[in-house]
Amino acid sequence: MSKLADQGSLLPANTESADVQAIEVHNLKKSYAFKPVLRNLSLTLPHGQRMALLGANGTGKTTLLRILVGLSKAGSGTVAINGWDSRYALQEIRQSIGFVAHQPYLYEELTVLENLLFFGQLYAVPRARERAMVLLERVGMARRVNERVRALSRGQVQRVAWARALLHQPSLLLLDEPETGLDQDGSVLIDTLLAEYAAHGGSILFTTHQLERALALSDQVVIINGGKVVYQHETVDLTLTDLRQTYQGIYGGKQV
Ligand SMILES: Nc1ncnc2c1ncn2[C@@H]1O[C@H](COP(=O)(O)OP(=O)(O)OP(=O)(O)O)[C@@H](O)[C@H]1O
Repeated sequence: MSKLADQGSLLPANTESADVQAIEVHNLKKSYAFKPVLRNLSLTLPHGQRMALLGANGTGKTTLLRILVGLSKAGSGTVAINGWDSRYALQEIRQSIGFVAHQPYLYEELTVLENLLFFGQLYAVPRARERAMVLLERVGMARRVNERVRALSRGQVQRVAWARALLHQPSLLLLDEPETGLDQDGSVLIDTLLAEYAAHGGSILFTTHQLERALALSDQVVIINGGKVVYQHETVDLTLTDLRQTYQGIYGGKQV
């Protein structure tokens, strides 16, 4: 592989061992001010698979992702990412996850490039400047590298957040409504990035409110309600009509 191709690769050459699950969650509980949000939630994402996480507003999808990436603590239960137990190996877990969320996790007063170099240092990314430039080119932000993040539009910030999430070649992507704020071109761009990432063996867990996207972009869909998984199905033999009916059956016709 050439040096440039290496720098542009979305995944490390040696992805995690195939016999280790990308995500393994058992009996997860989480409450806010004594109000339970997750109640004994269990979930497994095999390595190299893509999973869509569905559920109405406020059902705990973001809460789950924040626990997986180590930004929030579970009340009880266990979380393992690529075999790493979250109680003992938070650093290793963070190193193997790329996270795109509602918040961009960027510093507004730094420029686009300064942000990526900062995260490059944090994750000890080799030749970080070169890699940052390749990724910024890929997300259509190469011309804005010297602008402060606070001067960017929401969609542009989201594109930089994508470059930040991919910078350290994570083997697992956690994406919280990743299409939010992106225009048509941006949506196509992330679909392309996701397809490439999955084709190279990356694992993906993403939330969405769009059933069509869930079906098109995943190997299995999971619906959560009442703080736990109430439905899980492979997408290969699932139609949109079936998924829509199931969702409406669970949420009583509530709009997705
Ligand atoms: N920091 C917090 N403090 C108190 N309550 C919180 C906090 N974060 C989330 N919650 C509550 O936990 C519940 C689940 O929120 P969460 O953001 O995980 O839902 P979600 O499924 O991601 O929703 P959406 O589809 O709207 O993004 C909600 O009732 C929310 O009000």
